[in-house]
Amino acid sequence: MTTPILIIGAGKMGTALIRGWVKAGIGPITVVEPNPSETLKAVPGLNLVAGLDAVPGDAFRACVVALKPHILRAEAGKLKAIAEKGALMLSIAAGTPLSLLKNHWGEKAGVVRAMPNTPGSIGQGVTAIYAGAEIGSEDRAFAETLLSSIGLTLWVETETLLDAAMAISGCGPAYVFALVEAMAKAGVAAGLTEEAAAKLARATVTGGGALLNADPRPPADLIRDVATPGGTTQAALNVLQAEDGLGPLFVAAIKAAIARAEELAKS
Ligand SMILES: NC(=O)C1=CN([C@@H]2O[C@H](COP(=O)(O)OP(=O)(O)OC[C@H]3O[C@@H](n4cnc5c(N)ncnc54)[C@H](OP(=O)(O)O)[C@@H]3O)[C@@H](O)[C@H]2O)C=CC1
Ligand SMILES: O=C(O)[C@@H]1CCC=N1
Repeated sequence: MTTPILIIGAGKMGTALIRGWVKAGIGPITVVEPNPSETLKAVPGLNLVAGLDAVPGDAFRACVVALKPHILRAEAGKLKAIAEKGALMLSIAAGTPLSLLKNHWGEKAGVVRAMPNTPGSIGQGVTAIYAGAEIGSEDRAFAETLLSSIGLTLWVETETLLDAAMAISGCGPAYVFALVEAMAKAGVAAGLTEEAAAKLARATVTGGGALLNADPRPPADLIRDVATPGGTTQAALNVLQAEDGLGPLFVAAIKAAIARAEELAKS
């Protein structure tokens, strides 16, 4: 069955989605991207166009908007005709509420918001999805089909919770990479060469992630496997899990991400 999809913006997340759809056999896919990367150009079977003016007048089953929030604000009005032809509009933009999108596309437009993450580029993403009560089961199922092509999906019940999910899983890969950097720097401070510290930190985080993926037990159990009571790991955990350790630091970081989304929403 052919399911024409239009995607606006094929940067990091747009390209991840496109590759997921091609792999899942979803299409045909029309891509609006002014500066297509070599990776994108290598994807077989795409209808690549440079601007919205060149989009064919056909009806699309879905229009996925993967633009930066400020560009989306500038371009959204041009997508109204596509929404009016019945495309399910799916935005992955942070800090861009449904109310703003419906101002551009009309109250009757079917609009879904989603928050994927960059591990989706290797099919290991997780995407939070939100839709209002007006979106029916067929459109919900279709949104899920599109997004599950790059990993797990999770529906959230309110738009506010989409911001919370964004702060955890949308931004989260960057926290993990920042952890690798911080561990490597600490290794250098402890006397390792930069190269050795980077190798140890990176392999520890990828190995830890793989173990977490392979072992269904909760993280606390995996921690216990490492930390001998009274041993060296416990000494480090006493610092990381102290009252002023990772717990409150994460609460503050997540609050900052949500506050930024709220600021963007007002812009
Ligand atoms: N990166 C992430 O981890 C995540 C991002 N998001 C959201 O996804 C959205 C996209 O982010 P990301 O993929 O990182 O951003 P990118 O900048 O990588 O992708 C956006 C793409 O849109 C292109 N573009 C610019 N103007 C137009 C236009 N008028 N028509 C069509 N395409 C255009 C850009 O081209 P050019 O570069 O030449 O301007 C770029 O290739 C954002 O709203 C972000 O909030 C959501 C979850 C995770
Ligand atoms: O940093 C951002 O604004 C986007 C949203 C989630 C991940 N990247």
